[in-house]
Amino acid sequence: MLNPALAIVTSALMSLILTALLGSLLRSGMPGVSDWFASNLMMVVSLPLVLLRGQISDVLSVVVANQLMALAAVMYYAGCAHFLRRPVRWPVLIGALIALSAALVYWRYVVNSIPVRVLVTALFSTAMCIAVAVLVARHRPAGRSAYPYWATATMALAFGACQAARGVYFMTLDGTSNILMFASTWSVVLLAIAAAIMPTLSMAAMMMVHDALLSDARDAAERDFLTGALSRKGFEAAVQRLSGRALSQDVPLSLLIVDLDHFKAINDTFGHAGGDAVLREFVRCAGLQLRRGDVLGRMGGEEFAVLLAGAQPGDALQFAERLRCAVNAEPVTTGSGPCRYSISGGIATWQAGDTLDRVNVRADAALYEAKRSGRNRICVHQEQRAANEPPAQETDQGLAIS
Ligand SMILES: Nc1nc2c(ncn2[C@@H]2O[C@H](COP(=O)(O)OP(=O)(O)OP(=O)(O)O)[C@@H](O)[C@H]2O)c(=O)[nH]1
Repeated sequence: MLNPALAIVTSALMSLILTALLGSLLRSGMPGVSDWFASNLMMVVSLPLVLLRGQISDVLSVVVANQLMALAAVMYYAGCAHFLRRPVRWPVLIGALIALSAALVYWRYVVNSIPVRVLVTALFSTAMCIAVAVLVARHRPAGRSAYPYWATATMALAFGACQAARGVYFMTLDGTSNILMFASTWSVVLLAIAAAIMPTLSMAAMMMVHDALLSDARDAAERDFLTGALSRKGFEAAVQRLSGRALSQDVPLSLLIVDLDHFKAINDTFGHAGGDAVLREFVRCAGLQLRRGDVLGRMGGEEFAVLLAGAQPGDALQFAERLRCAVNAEPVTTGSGPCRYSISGGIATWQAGDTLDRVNVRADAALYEAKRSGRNRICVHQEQRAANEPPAQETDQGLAIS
């Protein structure tokens, strides 16, 4: 029933299937996929060599096969590092591969010892599994589902432990090195687990790839390509998420709508590329002013919105003024020379029963007033002006202008 050849054949077939599946993901251009593809391909080549033990030379079935499997483990690790955008320590990995090769040759041709060869290869595999687990657990992307990363790290650790157990088990076997050592029940069980490592970790890698692809797709839908700010759709989704939570906890929320002044003239003077540079620079500048929990979105054209968490109208006005002054302070470098620009803004604050649409209408009215009264200024919708904060100017439309 328990047959080492069966475990090896199953593993080879699984590696073949995973090579095909990872091959289909190559065109995603996701870093790491080509390394994982290569590591499965190496398993597909090496496992039949192991299977042919006794029928082909030991150089191929012992030395080359084990080297290929070790190289596959290294490529799997490199795939994880590339995927997580971490450097790969090639000198250390290549050094370890050379040491393993020397050990395999020594314990086959100088001293022929199956237990030591199994111990050495199993410990190499354990070290690679631990390295993968630590890498993935430490550098998993923030703000994304943790599941695929913890699953990969946990599986790698469990496999690492089984490989260490396999190495130790072989050292406890009595007698001279004999191929029958591989046929004992525990040996086959541990071999079957070892044979499952690459297919299982490759499936875990595919889970990580799917997570990254989903996150990229969400970003494409929810982020503005030009500036990197949230798109209108992403901003509205974020507001829905955050406003429900904030309002249920009585945390004030304000909305600032910002419009870049005379943007058509900027495009006319500095070209469309110059206008794009100004839009990007505005988002960078706003990003520096944002506090944790604030959200910035591009609502379209040269209009942006900022959701200010925990901000009463007075706090929102302070933030908007800081942003307005920061924008005024530094000209933007464009291909057609430095461009000075200004912004106008309107602020409204959530009241009981408000929807984003209603707050938006009030913030828009305040923005309209800021434009109407000369631009380069921020208006707070009067209903929400802080009681102790006299407006710099009042208009007959009931809007306060800073
Ligand atoms: N460069 C660039 N221009 C854009 C983009 N989206 C919209 N625009 C331009 O933004 C300009 C907006 O002009 P208007 O709506 O007249 O507003 P404005 O000139 O800023 O005038 P005020 O808002 O009243 O100060 C138009 O010329 C649009 O073509 C973009 O992504 N890049």
